[in-house]
Amino acid sequence: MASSAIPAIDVSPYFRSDEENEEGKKKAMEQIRDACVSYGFFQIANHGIPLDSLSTTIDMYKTFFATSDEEKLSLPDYLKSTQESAGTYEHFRIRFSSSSAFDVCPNNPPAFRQVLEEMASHFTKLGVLLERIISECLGLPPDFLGNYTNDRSRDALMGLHYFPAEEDENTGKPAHEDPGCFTIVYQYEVGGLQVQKGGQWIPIAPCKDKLVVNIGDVIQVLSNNKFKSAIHRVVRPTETHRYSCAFFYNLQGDKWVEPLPQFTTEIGESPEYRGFHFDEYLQLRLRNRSHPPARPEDFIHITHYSISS
Ligand SMILES: O=C(O)CCC(=O)C(=O)O
Ligand SMILES: [Fe+2]
Repeated sequence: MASSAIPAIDVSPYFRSDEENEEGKKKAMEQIRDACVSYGFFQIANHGIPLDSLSTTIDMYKTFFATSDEEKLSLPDYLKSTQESAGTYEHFRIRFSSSSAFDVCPNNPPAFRQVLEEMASHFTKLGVLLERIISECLGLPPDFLGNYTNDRSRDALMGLHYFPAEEDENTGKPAHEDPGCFTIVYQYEVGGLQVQKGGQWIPIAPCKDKLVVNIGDVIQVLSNNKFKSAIHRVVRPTETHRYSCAFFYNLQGDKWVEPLPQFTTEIGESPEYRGFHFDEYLQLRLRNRSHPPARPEDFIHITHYSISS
């Protein structure tokens, strides 16, 4: 399998406590920073999540997606892509703030619930670590993003199932940016995830022992576009189903998001985005405004600061 240009970074130094690891941590941090600036994407190896838990989770999703449409459609967090890309993929999303999806789950709920809860807890711990690393990469105190996001109830774990491509159509998930802080993706064994850079699509080869991390719009805006929230998509391979799993590290809806002074006033740069409440931005996205507000007309309603030219 050809190696992809998206860097794979060994984060094992973050799981060891000896002093000698400081050098290893510094190296990993620099690699992550470079990847966030260049691609908005990186892969992590030795991430501390047991590979058994990851494959058991994918197996659970496979079983879940094999149940009848009637049963799946009875679940509040189940979505089959029927409109924009008819029947190309389906997903099941759990937000752990509301466990109602489990209460009506048709398929062996106790085992399903246990596996997904365990997986979400692994992803949350890893997310907390990544949040510290990303803060440091931005030159902020390590607990900066943790203090800012400070509530994990909007995070979501999603299982995705892509149907095999047809001869003339291989769209899986159309090109998009993720709106939240960052996303952790497990591609398992079938590739298809691609990142846009400089007008090209860069494929990320699947790797059972690595996770993919991508920066979302919130961090792009906070950093005033220093870290990129890259456009990405999933293309469907022919003749095989694809299963993946994504953990969305999110924000509370009432959080205010705007470029931080550290990346604007303190360094004499103009903000590239206007501020917004996270929920307001999610609403904008539903109306097909899929990027953070950055165009001149987006700034019209600004009253809390003026944009210098
Ligand atoms: O299925 C994947 O590999 C990625 C899915 C994705 O980009 C998303 O759900 O936002
Ligand atoms: Fe995505």
